[in-house]
Amino acid sequence: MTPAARLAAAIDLLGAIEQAGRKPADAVANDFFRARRYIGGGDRRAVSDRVWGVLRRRLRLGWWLELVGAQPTPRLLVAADLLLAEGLDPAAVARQAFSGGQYAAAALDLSEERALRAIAARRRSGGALEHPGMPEAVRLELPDWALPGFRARFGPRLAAEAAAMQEPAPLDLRANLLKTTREGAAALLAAEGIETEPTPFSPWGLRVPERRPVTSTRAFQEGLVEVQDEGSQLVVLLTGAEPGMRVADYCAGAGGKTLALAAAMGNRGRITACDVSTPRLEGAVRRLRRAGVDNAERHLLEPGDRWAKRRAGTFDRVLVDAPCTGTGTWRRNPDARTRTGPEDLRELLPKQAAILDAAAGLVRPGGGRLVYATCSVLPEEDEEQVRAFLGRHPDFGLLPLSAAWAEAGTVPPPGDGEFLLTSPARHGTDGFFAAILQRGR
Ligand SMILES: C[S@@+](CC[C@H](N)C(=O)[O-])C[C@H]1O[C@@H](n2cnc3c(N)ncnc32)[C@H](O)[C@@H]1O
Repeated sequence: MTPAARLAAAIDLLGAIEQAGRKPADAVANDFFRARRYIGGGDRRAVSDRVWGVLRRRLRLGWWLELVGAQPTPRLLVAADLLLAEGLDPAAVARQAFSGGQYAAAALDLSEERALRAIAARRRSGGALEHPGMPEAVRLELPDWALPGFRARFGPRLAAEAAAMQEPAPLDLRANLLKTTREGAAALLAAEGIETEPTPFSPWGLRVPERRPVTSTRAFQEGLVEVQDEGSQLVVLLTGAEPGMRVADYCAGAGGKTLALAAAMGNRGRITACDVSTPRLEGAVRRLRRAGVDNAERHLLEPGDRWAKRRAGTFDRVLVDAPCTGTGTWRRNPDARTRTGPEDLRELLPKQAAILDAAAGLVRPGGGRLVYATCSVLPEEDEEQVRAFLGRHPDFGLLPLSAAWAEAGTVPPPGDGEFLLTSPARHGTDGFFAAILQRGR
């Protein structure tokens, strides 16, 4: 594809993402490229890079367009990105991206040209995306409703964390200890041309510094590695799941953490992967098979379900990987910044509390543990949820992380105390929260 054709495809994909409403951008992109098989690997990467770049700069680009009275259409978002992130002048944008030639986007109309000239007249040299008149939330690429929570979480580190959240995330893998060692997985990947480095905190993790098509490797297809952010691996390590235990993965989804739990348990003991979503649980089947897991069963949680009553107090470990706003994953899913709103948070808070209450009943009295985790950085979904739970359940207490890290035999990631709080700037991971709640009587 010519550079102009790639930009035209980027405009089309941005339009498809916008039209898809609440569907995540990566799912829209998968459909988009599946329907256009003629777009080869290199072109696909170039188109995706442009689109994800625009999504990462979306609030600032939108602010500029609003400043000059223009709508944030996919065409103008891409044009403004070329002006502000790449420093082109309006004539070059028109020539390079909107020539109207074969496979290129249609020529700019008068109002589009006017908008680009107005932006160019107001941009400053160097750091052109920034402008002194920009509100803080826009500059940090955070929606207004999330800014107070981010500030409460990160305090003086807010700007650094928000900047790290604008960077693309690396690809983290977890070596599947049921089939190999971390070194063995790294060697196999290297033989397939994929260099990795060990992750600093998780003893299972491998980081792929350069974006590579890992899922087509033998190592992936034969279940020796899984894609999993290091922060997610740390949550599983904190459960302290061991061979022979009974473990419930209460919000298992498609089984990302179930797989890691099974590996930690050496396939011995029993894991019940629960969820309220049939399609998500179904999604776990193939992954469990590929990874060689044979100590996991699935259970669909339904209203009026008697399962929880029958299993009350029988699990050594219960992991609640709660549905959340996903604010900790915004470097990976930049489109979620505009797809998620305060109404989602309002809906999630009581849901998380109800899930915790229901899951607590499964925990074995006398030392069983409930691990509550989110991929949110908002205190309301994290420590505030845990403190409210402890108020409702005096039979549970917080277990210090230091004890859990010592049991896991791993380097503790730098933290602030009682809770696991990983973040892109500090740990190079997504933003994860976890707390260990131990049941007394
Ligand atoms: C963060 S995702 C889980 C991701 C998964 N643990 C992983 O590592 O791949 C949260 C999951 O909670 C599930 N969920 C939502 N409401 C629930 C409820 N009331 N009880 C149990 N699971 C629930 C959702 O269907 C979703 O799969």
